[in-house]
Amino acid sequence: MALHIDRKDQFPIPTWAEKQLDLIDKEQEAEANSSKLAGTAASVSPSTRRTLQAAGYALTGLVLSQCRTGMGGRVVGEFTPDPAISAAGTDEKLRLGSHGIRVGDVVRVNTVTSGAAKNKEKEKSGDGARDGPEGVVTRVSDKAAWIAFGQKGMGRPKDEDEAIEQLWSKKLWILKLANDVTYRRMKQTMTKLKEMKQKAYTNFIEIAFGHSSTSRPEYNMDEVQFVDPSLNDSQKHAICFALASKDLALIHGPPGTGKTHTLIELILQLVQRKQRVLVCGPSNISVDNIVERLAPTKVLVVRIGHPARLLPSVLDHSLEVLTQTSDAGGIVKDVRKEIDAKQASIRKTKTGRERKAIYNDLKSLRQEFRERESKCVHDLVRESSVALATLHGAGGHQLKQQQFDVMIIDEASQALEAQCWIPLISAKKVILAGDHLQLPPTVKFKEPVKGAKKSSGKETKDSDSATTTNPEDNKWTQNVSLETTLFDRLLSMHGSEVKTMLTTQYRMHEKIMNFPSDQLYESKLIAAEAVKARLLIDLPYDVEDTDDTREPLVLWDTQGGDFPEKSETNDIGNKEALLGESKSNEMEAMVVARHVDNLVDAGVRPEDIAVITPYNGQLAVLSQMLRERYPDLELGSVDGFQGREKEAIVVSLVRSNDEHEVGFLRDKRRLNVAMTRPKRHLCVCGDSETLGRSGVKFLKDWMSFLEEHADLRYPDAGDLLQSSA
Ligand SMILES: Nc1ncnc2c1ncn2[C@@H]1O[C@H](COP(=O)(O)OP(=O)(O)OP(=O)(O)O)[C@@H](O)[C@H]1O
Repeated sequence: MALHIDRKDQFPIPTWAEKQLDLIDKEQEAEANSSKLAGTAASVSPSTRRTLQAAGYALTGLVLSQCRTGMGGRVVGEFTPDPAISAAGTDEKLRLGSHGIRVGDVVRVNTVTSGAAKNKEKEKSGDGARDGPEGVVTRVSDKAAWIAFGQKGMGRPKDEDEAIEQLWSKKLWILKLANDVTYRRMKQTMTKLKEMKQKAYTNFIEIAFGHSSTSRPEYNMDEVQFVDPSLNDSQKHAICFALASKDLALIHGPPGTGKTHTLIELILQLVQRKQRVLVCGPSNISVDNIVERLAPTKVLVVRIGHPARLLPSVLDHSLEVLTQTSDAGGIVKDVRKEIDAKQASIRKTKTGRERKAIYNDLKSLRQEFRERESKCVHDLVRESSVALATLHGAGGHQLKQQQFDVMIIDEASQALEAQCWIPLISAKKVILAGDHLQLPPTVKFKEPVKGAKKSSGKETKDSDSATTTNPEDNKWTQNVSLETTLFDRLLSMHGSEVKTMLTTQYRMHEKIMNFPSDQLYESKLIAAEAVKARLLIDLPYDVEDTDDTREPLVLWDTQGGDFPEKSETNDIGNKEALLGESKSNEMEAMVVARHVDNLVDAGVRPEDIAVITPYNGQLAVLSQMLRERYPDLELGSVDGFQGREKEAIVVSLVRSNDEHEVGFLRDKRRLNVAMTRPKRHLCVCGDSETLGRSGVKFLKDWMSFLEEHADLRYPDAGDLLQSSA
């Protein structure tokens, strides 16, 4: 049956794309402002550098100790602590301090300039100290960080070799940069969509903007021979549905229902049908997950992306590695060797003239390298059956002029719509997998929604929030917002015509599953036989039989006023602006710690437990209380734990106040993520009065459900304080 599309649902594409462009600009600005990095040049003071390091944005006190040529002809520099400023005579001098620089980060290497040098530099350039070369972190150990320079399109200095050469014998520091490649590609795509002539619209574009309708496909499940015999019925239906769809299929996968498992079979089925497939995801890990699972099959897979950002287990399929290891890559390798030799000879030169000549040779060698590599890359991608990249990676030169029959996006409900369009602008058939009832991508810029109720001053102080708008209240025809994902929009426009849902979940005990199933998934979730009654006591190691290890659902109810929340502010000057304001609840953290103690005393391994909370302020309090005692216990934010699971989860809800204000706990998608992470045991710590009387129906229902079905406990504040003294 074809869905009737009302004329009012047809959205003018140029207007929509224009609005997206505006929002992307604002988001980029908000991101730059929030990290305070926009104006940070090389000439910042030592204390600002230290604050930036404490906030995870920098690594200071370094020198360049080695250089070699890495993959893709890039120069890789090794940066180690500066012996001159490290504590002399101790082992400490060889170690980097604690920092937040991670593999895959885009960074700039800056030179530390003394006051006099800074002034000289200013006189010379007129605009302050000069910025250093930019690169990607490829490895980090406790003693060094390795950076690969020269990723194409990263706005590197004109002559890279010279810029790197300048770093020798200088005092250096590394600054993490906002990765603007993603923004640039989103903007390019939106501009293309805005300027596209109507007659160039693909079928998929017409459908995605309501200009034409689509109908639910018909299929016969008996006609498909499944490779994986363990697939359940809802997974088989989803595969047949996606295979039979002409232009669009949405696979809705609630927590633990095997979305990725299903996509693997779908990809194998498509390849059997001689279809070329492009698979994308919003993050490198979402893509690597699929590469890892496709690797054991015989399918020809190629993973596009900077090797520094890929899981080691998928490197054999990396396009860059293949350009070196495949037969076609042999010819590229020869030039690479030559570049290496030239690079090494720079250090032996005596005169500037000699050096200049080598730089010139290097330039033309690199040019030749790029030409040969580009042909090799094109051939490798063309010969593969499945190409995989992040959404923004799909906008790179490697996929230009490549045609695909089907494009698949995993975790589509965690991607910005503009990002999805990077590969989709030329798509013939599209399959999106996701769960719009979990958290959407993090958006920093909030546009005031017209006619929306004003929240009280206190509420707006929640600074950890990713987003609080619910897509159900936000019909796409009324509002174009960054928070509304393509998945949301297609679902609200074409509904059941394009959607299929996975219903058997392989994660949670039935008692943990029931509330989210009834409230969010139309009571359709079924717990697989193997998980429905699993308890901590059944773990495959020695666990004592206690009230906790026999119980899948516990509520520590802190109502009564003895467990008040507080507003958390940071006391370290700049850091406040960098880290934001948050909420915390120290007394509640003690309840959490007590529960963790009980679980560990019963024999549950700390690595099988995670403590999660929606508030960064509370995360800091919990870390202080538990980090040293249990180094293997996982502590994290709810938002950061999306996609993960643990045997036991303790959730700290924090909010406890007379006004019954609950901040961004009102977003049921955030609570859904929190309550669907555990396999065998969910312990909720919170004030049932504040939450139940907040006026938020979902919270009220959850509290009533827990009061009826969970093992209820009431903590004693005096007792907790006494034992902590
Ligand atoms: N048909 C099946 N039979 C047995 N186990 C399955 C089946 N499908 C999925 N699983 C198991 O369920 C778990 C979740 O699968 P998968 O990682 O594919 O889910 P997902 O939906 O992508 O995850 P998430 O819910 O975190 O997004 C895995 O351990 C997987 O082995």
